[in-house]
Amino acid sequence: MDAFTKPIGGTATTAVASFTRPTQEEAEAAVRTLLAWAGDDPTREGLLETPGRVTRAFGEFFAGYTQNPKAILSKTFKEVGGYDDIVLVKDIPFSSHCEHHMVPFVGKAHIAYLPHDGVVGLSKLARLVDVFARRLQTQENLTAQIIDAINENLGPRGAAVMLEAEHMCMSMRGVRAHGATTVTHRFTGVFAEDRVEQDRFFAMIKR
Ligand SMILES: Nc1nc2c(ncn2[C@@H]2O[C@H](COP(=O)(O)OP(=O)(O)OP(=O)(O)O)[C@@H](O)[C@H]2O)c(=O)[nH]1
Ligand SMILES: [Zn+2]
Repeated sequence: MDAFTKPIGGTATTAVASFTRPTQEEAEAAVRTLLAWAGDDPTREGLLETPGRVTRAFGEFFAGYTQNPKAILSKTFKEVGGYDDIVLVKDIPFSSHCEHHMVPFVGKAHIAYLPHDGVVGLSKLARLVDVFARRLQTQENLTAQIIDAINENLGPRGAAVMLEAEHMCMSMRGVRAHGATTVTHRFTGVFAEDRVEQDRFFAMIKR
């Protein structure tokens, strides 16, 4: 039996959870059960390899449970010519899965921070989004986890995170509100205290 890891609250990285991870065979059997439940024949030729493919796909969708956000943000650079203004990486594409329906939600993240003691590599912000997106999520929790990780690991003077996404559980099923976009944002530090900084963030995103 394989001890499973899962995030515990906030931005916690990995920890041994109180449940055990099913085997590959058990996971594939579960997929066959769902195929039959949906009304198809798991033994027909076209579906024979599907359980293996689905578990491999799940391995990619949910790879974030074993990835460590702290490691991603561990390297910073101080030689930036004294630059201490907003660093914004916008339009970071992400796809995640809602924890209610296990259906994708897909969108863009915008991340800004005001450096305090060095900057982080730009790609690391996109990697950070990816780690948390590759877990079962709500958009609110994803927003909070991203900004908490930035604050905990970079200690910036301020941080701002905005996510815009379409939830397939709202468009492909249920209310079928195609094209509806959910927007979440969170500000901390200077961005939370100063409306001028918030407005600069919004203006830079729109530009
Ligand atoms: N706040 C929030 N809600 C979400 C998110 N993703 C999905 N949901 C919502 O989670 C809710 C679950 O509601 P339930 O009534 O328990 O489930 P349901 O019967 O499938 O709901 P419907 O989608 O309205 O058919 C739905 O309103 C979804 O739109 C998210 O990231 N954040
Ligand atoms: Zn959902």
